[in-house]
Amino acid sequence: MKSFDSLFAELAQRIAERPEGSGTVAAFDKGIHHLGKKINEEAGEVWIAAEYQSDEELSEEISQLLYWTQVMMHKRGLSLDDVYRYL
Ligand SMILES: N=c1c2ncn([C@@H]3O[C@H](COP(=O)(O)OP(=O)(O)OP(=O)(O)O)[C@@H](O)[C@H]3O)c2ncn1[C@@H]1O[C@H](COP(=O)(O)O)[C@@H](O)[C@H]1O
Repeated sequence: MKSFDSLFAELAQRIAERPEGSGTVAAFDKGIHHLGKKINEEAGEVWIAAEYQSDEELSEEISQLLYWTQVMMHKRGLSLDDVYRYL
């Protein structure tokens, strides 16, 4: 089972190794503006799912929001500890 920390490490590896066909690498290269829009979009989908959809659908939307937030963290060069210190 993947965790927040293991996904973060996996994304770091993808971004460093740039494997062919990686959506993460393509999104990373598009930049902050693109990533910000994805975060906004997924946050809206989390809200709608929480209001109207099943626990399963909500869980999937939350996973996508976490993913896009992590890509943004990598784009800005933040570590997990940079964020965890505020939790
Ligand atoms: N966990 C995720 C993940 N969550 C969300 N996404 C992306 O976010 C999109 C969210 O879907 P939407 O609901 O917005 O659907 P969509 O509008 O059809 O998507 P787009 O057309 O906007 O891409 C998905 O299509 C994926 O592109 C993810 N992309 C990758 N991962 C994981 O990241 C790792 C690296 O994967 P690569 O990107 O293939 O290197 C792997 O473990 C993947 O499982």
